[in-house]
Amino acid sequence: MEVHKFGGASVKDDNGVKNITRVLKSLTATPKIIVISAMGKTTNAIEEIINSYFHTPEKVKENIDLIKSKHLAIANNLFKTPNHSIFTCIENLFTELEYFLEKNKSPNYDYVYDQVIIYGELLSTKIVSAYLNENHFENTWIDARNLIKTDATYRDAHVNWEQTTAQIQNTINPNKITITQGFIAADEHNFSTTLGREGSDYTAAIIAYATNAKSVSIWKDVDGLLNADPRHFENPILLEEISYSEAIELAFYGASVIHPKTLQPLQKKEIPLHIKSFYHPEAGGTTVGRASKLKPEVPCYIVKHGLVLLSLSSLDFSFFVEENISEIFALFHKYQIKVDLIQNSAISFSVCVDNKFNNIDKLITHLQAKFKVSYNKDVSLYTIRHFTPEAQKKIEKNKHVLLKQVTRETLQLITKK
Ligand SMILES: Nc1ncnc2c1ncn2[C@@H]1O[C@H](COP(=O)(O)OP(=O)(O)O)[C@@H](O)[C@H]1O
Ligand SMILES: N[C@@H](CC(=O)OP(=O)(O)O)C(=O)O
Repeated sequence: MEVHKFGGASVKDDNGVKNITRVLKSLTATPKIIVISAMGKTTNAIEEIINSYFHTPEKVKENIDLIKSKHLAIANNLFKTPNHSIFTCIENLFTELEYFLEKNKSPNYDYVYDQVIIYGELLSTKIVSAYLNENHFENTWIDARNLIKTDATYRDAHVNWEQTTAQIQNTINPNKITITQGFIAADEHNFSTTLGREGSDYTAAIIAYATNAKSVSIWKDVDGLLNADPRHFENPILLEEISYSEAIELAFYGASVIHPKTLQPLQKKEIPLHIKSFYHPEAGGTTVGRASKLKPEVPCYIVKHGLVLLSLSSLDFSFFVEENISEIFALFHKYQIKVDLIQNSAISFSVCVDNKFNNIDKLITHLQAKFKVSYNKDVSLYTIRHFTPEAQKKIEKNKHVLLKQVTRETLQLITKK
């Protein structure tokens, strides 16, 4: 059994969907589980529906119609008969979504988010499944909410591995092609949950773990894992092989091509992960596995923008010790703030955090009750794994460096524009 994951970029339009058949044809005929994300930037567009639902309800309809017309246009290009059952299926999903928004009484943003955001993945998998069924890849569509079971931490749910493994093993037929959604799951009451933005890679890894898959392949719009994000760095180099631990480090520091949680389940069972280009399915791409640490051995660059650098000091010059540090971390947890870098001295504590859940101002107000707080919003964090003096010089050039941290393998810089 192989697991293949196609992300938003690979199914952004009808040609992307058609291209999946080309990718599948290039592979051996082993049965496959295919995990698919929402088409293109649909998840962002659904976030607009959710935001309008809470803040500008008069815009909800317009935002829904926008997404509906995009999916109908793609389906129109893929299915030549207007009475194809996919059109009723698309209509039904939108009716279900509108019904939820009309009847919902919960003011809980995260809960509503998860009940609504899942339609991106439901729509894309229905369309791709129907298209593949008509094009020599007979498959079974499965609702991932019947496979992946989580707690009720909406928008960042934690997997119940025991239940999930049992559900996957009992539901998936290992001799057939299965199509399911990435990113989405369900809690014990069958309310929808999600695994965190860009979580479809993680879904593929969970399924591979539960089925003891031979490999996982994630199909991307790049040649594989590169030593730098091509959107921010010129002439990146393809990493042909990389160890699990090295890839986990890169993903943790922010190499957004792989969701950071993806590698742990794969490493546990030594399932190789291939990162490959859907434009060139025959090319080698990157293999993450047990073998070489990094091939070729080159510095790897990662940048994260839009972070916040918080500097705290005690109001009475008392030391920063375990007690107040643990108090600060409890607040990060409460406000869903992810920590990227920490530096502390006797009476001060600097921490670079992200603001994904938009809670930073609440956190700052809370901290100000106890500490002197200064902060810099919109800073960038540059990380160089296996840095060299040349690599360091290249990154520091023309930047205002606010903080620097060096370990044997890694150099990190926080810079302000
Ligand atoms: N080190 C890296 N190597 C390759 N791509 C990277 C790297 N860091 C960031 N990226 C970006 O990741 C993108 C692919 O990931 P993503 O957008 O999540 O794909 P999808 O949503 O289709 O699964 C690439 O287009 C590239 O810009
Ligand atoms: N659609 C979700 C899940 C996901 O993983 O998407 P992608 O594979 O396109 O990154 C998101 O955009 O967050």
